[in-house]
Amino acid sequence: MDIITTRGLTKAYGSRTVVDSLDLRVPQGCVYGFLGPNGSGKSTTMKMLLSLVRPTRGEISVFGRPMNRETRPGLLREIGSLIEAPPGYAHLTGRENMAIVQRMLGLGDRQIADAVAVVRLQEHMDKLVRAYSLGMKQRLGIAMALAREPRLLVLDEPTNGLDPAGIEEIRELLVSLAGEGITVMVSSHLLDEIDKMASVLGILGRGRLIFQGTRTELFHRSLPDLLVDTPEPERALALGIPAVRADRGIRLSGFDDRDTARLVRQLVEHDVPVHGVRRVQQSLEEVFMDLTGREGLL
Ligand SMILES: Nc1ncnc2c1ncn2[C@@H]1O[C@H](COP(=O)(O)OP(=O)(O)OP(=O)(O)O)[C@@H](O)[C@H]1O
Repeated sequence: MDIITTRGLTKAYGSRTVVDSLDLRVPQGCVYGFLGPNGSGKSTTMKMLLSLVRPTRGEISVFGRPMNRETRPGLLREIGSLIEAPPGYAHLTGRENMAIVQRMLGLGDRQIADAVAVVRLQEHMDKLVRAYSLGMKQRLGIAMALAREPRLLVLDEPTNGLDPAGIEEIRELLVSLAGEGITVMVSSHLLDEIDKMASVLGILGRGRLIFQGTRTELFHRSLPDLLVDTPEPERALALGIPAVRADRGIRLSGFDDRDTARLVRQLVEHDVPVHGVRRVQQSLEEVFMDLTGREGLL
């Protein structure tokens, strides 16, 4: 089952469309990595999901229920979020901040204690938030989001500005929450960060969804360059094949499986010796570049 679905979700500010006709599908119990360069519309999308920004057009369903004026309060009660990070009052202690959340949402002591334990902040609850490291502030924000025991967590760039150890900590935390069945939608402009925790990716470029699916599907979508090993590359090039010289033969871009079959036939028919045909190994970063036509620099 999908926990979030949107149809044609759009936000325009004046004549500028910043989120354009998004059809999101966020499956239950996954970490959904919402990826895109700065300004691509991730925050605006998340704010629409949380009713903090009113969509210009489109529909949102959460937990299989359409979001509208009647259903909204009930749905939002089951969503924990971290949007303007880091949250909380800096001049209060962690405990005082959590007490505010407890009172506002009418939560029990156990819910607060559990949320603090999950993010491992028990030892630091009597310190002023001002004195927290950025990682601790982010963890406090996640504890605030978790205290209501949500079925869905929506986190906007929770790893922003953290050092590698802090990022790893948040990553492990989110993966373990997903393991318990909580759906986690997390945004980032850093492919690398998201790749290690997300099982489903949604990639946004200039307000449009460029890709949505698993990492494996993302790899299948791309067409890595083709390398043809041949001791006689000049003869292959003389046939007018759109290739460049490579280490042990020729290299071609944008050749799908059918193009490849045709190419091999052509080479064999012209007695060009083919010693091997293989695809270049690509990193996820390169796949992303491929997909966005090298426009959506991350
Ligand atoms: N209230 C607003 N009025 C006008 N334009 C806005 C408003 N909020 C956001 N925008 C514009 O919409 C675009 C998308 O912004 P958004 O914050 O959603 O992007 P983002 O992908 O989350 O990027 P970032 O990581 O930098 O926050 C930006 O160009 C931004 O300037």
